[in-house]
Amino acid sequence: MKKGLAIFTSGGDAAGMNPAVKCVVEYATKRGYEPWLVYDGLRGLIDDQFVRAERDLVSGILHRGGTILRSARSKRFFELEHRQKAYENLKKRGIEKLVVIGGDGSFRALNQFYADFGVPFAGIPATIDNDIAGTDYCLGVDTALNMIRQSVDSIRDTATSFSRAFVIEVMGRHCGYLAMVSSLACGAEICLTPELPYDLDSIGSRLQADIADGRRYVLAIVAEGTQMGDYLTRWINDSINMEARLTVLGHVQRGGSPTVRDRLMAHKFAVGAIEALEVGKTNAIMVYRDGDYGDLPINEVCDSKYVLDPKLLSMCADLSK
Ligand SMILES: Nc1ncnc2c1ncn2[C@@H]1O[C@H](COP(=O)(O)OP(=O)(O)O)[C@@H](O)[C@H]1O
Ligand SMILES: O=P(O)(O)OC[C@H]1O[C@](O)(COP(=O)(O)O)[C@@H](O)[C@@H]1O
Ligand SMILES: [Mg+2]
Repeated sequence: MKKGLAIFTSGGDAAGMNPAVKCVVEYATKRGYEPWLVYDGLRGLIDDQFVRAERDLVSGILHRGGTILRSARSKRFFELEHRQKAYENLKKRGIEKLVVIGGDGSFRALNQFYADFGVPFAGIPATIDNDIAGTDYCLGVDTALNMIRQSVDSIRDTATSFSRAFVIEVMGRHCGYLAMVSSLACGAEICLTPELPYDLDSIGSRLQADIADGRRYVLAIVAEGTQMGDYLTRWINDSINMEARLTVLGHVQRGGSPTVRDRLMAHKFAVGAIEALEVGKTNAIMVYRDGDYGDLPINEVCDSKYVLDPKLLSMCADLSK
């Protein structure tokens, strides 16, 4: 009898989840597993939402954003009673291994599940926030950055036409990665993130000098984690004397067809996940570090804090002062 392997997506959805699902199913099949899809993440694991991963369920999904398996957060998974139910759902189908595509919270959930019932799993990092320790890249980041780039380019059109300042708030939860990279890619004059100290007096003097020199508009990108969007907009109006508007980009950043980079990374992580399970790893998280693909034991990922690349920080430092 073939060994069962189930795959699901969990936590915030991210572009690249669908190509990862497709590739896990195809590669697992090639390696002799019987693949299963679980809908609605951890909630579906508890509520028995399992479907055999037939070819037509994962065909034509490569280019789609979000996750066809849907995602969820589940309070019940914190309780042993519900995890026991999830385990019984696996056992009755002969499912012995799991692949989860999600964030650190989802990895922690499966690590707890492994401690309870000894079901090995492999994790594929996916979150637009790019805030998972041990990996330079998480699925969804490049697609989100391209959505932001497109939006900021559009905002620039109206900013230049109307000689206004625009403050654009981007996602990232507590992490400033999206704000920093998009500030560099879109040529923002100001970038505020939780990781960089900022100095409004100095930003004010810099902009006043620039305006005296002919600057007619300003673009500022702020990370949601700073909670500075409203304040900065009012401050620009009052202190720089330039009419300012705030745009909170919101959930558009989570959607869209996965970029080439996200599709390729999904493929690499998916193959890595199956191979890690094949060689008997029980709780490996796929990572991409310094240009190399590999995996790390979950404790090295979940017990550490994500640290931003110091080179990126130094490139953005001048934009917050
Ligand atoms: N220590 C844990 N034990 C059991 N379940 C957990 C644990 N930590 C997280 N979870 C489960 O994982 C889900 C996803 O975590 P969350 O942090 O929301 O998303 P992400 O995977 O994107 O980081 C939570 O809703 C919860 O059900
Ligand atoms: O969709 P929600 O529940 O409003 O959550 C918004 C949060 O989710 C994210 O889009 C993605 O975060 P996760 O991948 O950790 O779930 C954050 O950038 C944002 O702060
Ligand atoms: Mg998270």
